[in-house]
Amino acid sequence: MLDESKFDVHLKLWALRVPREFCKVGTRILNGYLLDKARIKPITEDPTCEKNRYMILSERVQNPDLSDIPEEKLGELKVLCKIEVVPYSLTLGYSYWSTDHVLKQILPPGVEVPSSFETIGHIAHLNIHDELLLYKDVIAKVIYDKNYPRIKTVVNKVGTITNEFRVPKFEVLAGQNDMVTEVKQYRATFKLDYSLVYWNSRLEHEHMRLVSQFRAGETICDMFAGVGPFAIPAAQKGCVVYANDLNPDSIRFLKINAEINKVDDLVCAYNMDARKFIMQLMAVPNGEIKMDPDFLNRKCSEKYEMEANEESKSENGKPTGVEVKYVPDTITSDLECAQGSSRKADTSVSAVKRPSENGGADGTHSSEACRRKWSTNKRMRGSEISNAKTWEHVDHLIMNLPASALQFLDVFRGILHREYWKGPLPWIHCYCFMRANETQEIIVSEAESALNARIQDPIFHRVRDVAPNKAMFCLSFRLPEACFNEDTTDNVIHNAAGE
Ligand SMILES: C[S@@+](CC[C@H](N)C(=O)[O-])C[C@H]1O[C@@H](n2cnc3c(N)ncnc32)[C@H](O)[C@@H]1O
Repeated sequence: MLDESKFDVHLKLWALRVPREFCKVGTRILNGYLLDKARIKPITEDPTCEKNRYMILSERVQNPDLSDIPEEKLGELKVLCKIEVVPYSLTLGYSYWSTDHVLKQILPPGVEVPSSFETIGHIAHLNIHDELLLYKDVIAKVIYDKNYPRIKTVVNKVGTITNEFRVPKFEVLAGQNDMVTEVKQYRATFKLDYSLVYWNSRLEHEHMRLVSQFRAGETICDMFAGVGPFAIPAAQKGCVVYANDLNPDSIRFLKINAEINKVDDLVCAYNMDARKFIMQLMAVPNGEIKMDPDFLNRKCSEKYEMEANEESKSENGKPTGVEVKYVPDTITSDLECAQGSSRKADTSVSAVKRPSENGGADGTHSSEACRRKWSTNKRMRGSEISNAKTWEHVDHLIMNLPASALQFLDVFRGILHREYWKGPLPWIHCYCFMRANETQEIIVSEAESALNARIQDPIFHRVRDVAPNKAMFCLSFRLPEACFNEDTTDNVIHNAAGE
């Protein structure tokens, strides 16, 4: 299919045969007159004598009398040693030339050469334009040859993405048909099947930018989590993460990734529609008995302060002022007790089907079980918020489904219960696309209509350009107060979606 010999370029050059100990000085003297080709050393062995070396001269030295080299350089050399000029043949073959160089020879003149590609572990992902489809196999072979063993599979995206899991269809063009791969980003490893789940290596910086805003002990809900590029680094930071995705394969790999990265005690995985997920996470279970908040706060802070004082005085008897602290089991148990025991709450929530009830079979977790597991052995912030359940406190909600995340914002209308909520309202990080004819004001007003509330101080971050007239943005804002459900007669959400 590809005649590699067609790329051979034969060079007829001259070389100086010199004793090997003169090579270093000779190289300095002949600066500018030695062979200068990427990945080819101008000094090579003399096949006839081990004590000599060949100094290969550049193509600009055409005459064996060396008349192309200035007199003074030759004079310097001749003082050093006896110079012998020998012919030297060099063939630059297929393996020498870059992908770009080879493809330019193969493809019709004037076309854009597809020599760059996205890398996902051992997979090279190409988007070959229609006009080059005729050449797709040869393009893939060249990319494979030039990048093996780093790249072992070359795939081309087929058609446009139409499924809700945002997974493109691929055809394997070169190498092994293996779409399960591992990607390393910062401190995390992600295993994924690129043919089954969404993955975009270009979002690496965005994942890290957002996670850098989270602090240890915070509670994060990722509504469209994929295989965990926000969830895993957030958990590695010490956040407790409730991560959901509609795609069962994404959740399968999310759980594998939580294990690989040793954060499975901090990541609770759910496999359902994002709307249903958030409604169930925020729903107050039937069995939850609301205590007098003052009593609860007093109890929490008394207990906590006692422990905090013990710990923070550890070295010199003075408070350390460290905000993040280790909360021992006893505090957790006491809080559970003060709230009528979360364990008890767990067993009494049958009327409200919570994500937990999918239990073992599809591998989803109980948010309560997750919180309990986490709260007994992890570093947490020093307040009762640390032990809060999801209907009591969440710090950040991530919504990375740019094509439609804005339309999911209506799920937050009246979703929070003032009498249960502790601490500030959560940050929403909602990804969206903005076309050239759209403005930030248009996006904010779309978000406000969905929420049916005004957004205070929205923050826009441009993530990347996805097309000439279309960019991806992250819109961050605090959930408006209007998202509290003010109907005090309805303390407990009977969540239709969860039943
Ligand atoms: C753009 S990807 C983002 C994945 C990941 N958060 C990231 O940053 O790479 C969107 C994800 O949302 C999931 N998804 C699509 N519709 C959903 C829905 N209604 N509910 C929950 N997840 C959904 C898809 O399966 C996909 O994994």
